[in-house]
Amino acid sequence: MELNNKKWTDDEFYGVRKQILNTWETGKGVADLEKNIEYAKSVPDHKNFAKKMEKAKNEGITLAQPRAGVALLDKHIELLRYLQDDGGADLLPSTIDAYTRLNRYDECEVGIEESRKVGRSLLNGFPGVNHGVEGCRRVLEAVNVPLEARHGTPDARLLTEIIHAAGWTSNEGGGISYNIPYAKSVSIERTIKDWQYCDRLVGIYEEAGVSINREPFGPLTGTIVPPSTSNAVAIVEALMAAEQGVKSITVGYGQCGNLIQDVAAIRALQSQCDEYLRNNGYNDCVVTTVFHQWMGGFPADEAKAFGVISNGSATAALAGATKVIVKTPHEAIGIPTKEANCEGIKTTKMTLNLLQGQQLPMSEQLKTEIAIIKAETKCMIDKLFEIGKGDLAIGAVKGFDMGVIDIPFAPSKYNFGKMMPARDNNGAVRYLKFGNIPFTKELKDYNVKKLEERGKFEGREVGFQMTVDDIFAVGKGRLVGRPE
Ligand SMILES: CCC[C@H]1O[C@@H](n2cnc3c(N)ncnc32)[C@H](O)[C@@H]1O
Repeated sequence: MELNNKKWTDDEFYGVRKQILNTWETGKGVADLEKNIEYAKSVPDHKNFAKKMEKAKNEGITLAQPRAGVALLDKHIELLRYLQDDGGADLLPSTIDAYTRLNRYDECEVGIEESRKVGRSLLNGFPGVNHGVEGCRRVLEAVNVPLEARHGTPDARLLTEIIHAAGWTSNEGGGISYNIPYAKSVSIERTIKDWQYCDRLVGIYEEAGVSINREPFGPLTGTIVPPSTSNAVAIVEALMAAEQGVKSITVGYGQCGNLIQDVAAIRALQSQCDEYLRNNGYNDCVVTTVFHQWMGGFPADEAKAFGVISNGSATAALAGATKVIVKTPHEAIGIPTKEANCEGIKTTKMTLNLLQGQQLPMSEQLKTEIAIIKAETKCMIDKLFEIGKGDLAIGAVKGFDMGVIDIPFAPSKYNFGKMMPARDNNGAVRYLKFGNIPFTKELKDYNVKKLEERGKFEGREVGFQMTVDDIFAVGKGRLVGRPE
C-alpha cells in the first residue's frame, strides 16, 4: 500500500486487520469488532479518557497520571488500585513491557511464567497482548478512573486492537514519536502506516459513538529536546491522527527546566495544534496537553528527587497543562516500587492542589518565547508540507531524511542526527547546531545570541561541551551545566 496522508478505506483497513489478528493467539479474542465496540460503549463516562480530559480542560485543572506496569495480572490490578486509592491518581496507565513493544509475545509468555515462579515481576511492564482482551477487561473493571496504554511500540496494531476492545480509552504513541526515540532501524514509512492503522481503528470507534483519546509521545528522546522540535512532531502526529478520524488528541511536551520556556511550550503547543488542525479542515477535534515531568537524569537522593517532581508539577499547573505525567523518587534507580510510585503521585497532587486556579500570567518574556517556539515550529511543519507536495505523511518521511526535523540523541538510523541543543544562560534549551533545520536567519541569530550570552557569562566558547555539561547537570542537582 502506497504511503499517503489519506483516511484508510474499509478494504485497506480490514485487509490489514485480518493479518494482524493472526500474529498472536489472543488476536482471536478481538476478531468481532462489533462486539468490541459494544463492550467499549458500556464503559461509564467517568472512565472515558477523552471525556475526562475535555472536562479537565474546561474546568482549567491539571490531572495527575503515573506510569505503572507489572507482569502478572492480579499484581498489576493491585498496583493500579493502590495508585488510584492511596496515590489519588486521576488517570491510570498500563505501562507495557519491552518485549511486547518489540512484538516478541513468546518472550512475554516466558516472562509471565518466570514471574509466577518467583512471585515478582520479571518484565518491565504489563504484557497486554499476552493477557488478551479478557485480562485487559479485568484491569479496566477493577479501577475507577480512565485507563491508557503507555509504551513505545513501533508496531502497536495488535496491542491497540486488544486494549480498545477492553475499554481502555486512550493510547500513547505515533508513527514518529514511537519510532525515532525507540527503534534503530524501522523505517518511518513503516511506522507511519502502522500508526495510521491504530488511528483508523480509533476513528471507527469514534464513528460508532465511542470517544477514544490519542496521545502522541511528547518527550521523544527526553534529552534536552528543543520545544519547537517536540511540538512539531506532536502537531504532525495530531494532523495524521485527525485524518484517520481521531477526535480527542492530547499533545505532549517533556519538561526542559526553564519555567518561562516550558510554559511557553505548552501554550504554543495547544494553540498551534488547534490552528493547524483548523487550517487543515479538522474542525471537531478536542486538543488537550500533557506535560511530562523532567525526563532526563534524576538525582539518586530521594529528597532531591521530590524537588524535581514538585518543580515539574508546579510548571505543569502554571502552564495550564491538562495533565502531568508523574515521576517517582526511584527514577534514578529504575522501575519504582508501588510505594515510591504512590509518593510521586501524592507529591504531584499536593503541588497541583496548592496551585489550582493559578496560571503564569502573560509577560513580555513569555510572549517572546511563545512567538519563537511557534515560528520555529512553523518553519519545520510548513517545510514538510512543501516537500510532501501537500501530503504530510510523504513530507514527514522525506523531511526526516533531509533533516528538516532532527531529534537529538535518537537511536534511529532514519534520524538525520546533525542538530545539537544546549541551554542558554537561564537554562532555556536552544539550538547549538542547526543541521538542516530550515529556520529563518533571525531565528538562527536569536539562538546564537542566547548561547553567546551564556558563553560570555561562563567565560568559555559556545560549543558541544555545554551540551555535555547540561546532560549531567540535573542529576548533579542543577539545571545549567556550568563548567566545573
Ligand atoms: C518514556 C518513559 C520513561 C519513564 O517510564 C518509567 N517506567 C518505565 N516502565 C515503568 C514501569 N513498569 N512502572 C513504572 N514506571 C515505568 C521510567 O521510570 C521512566 O521514568
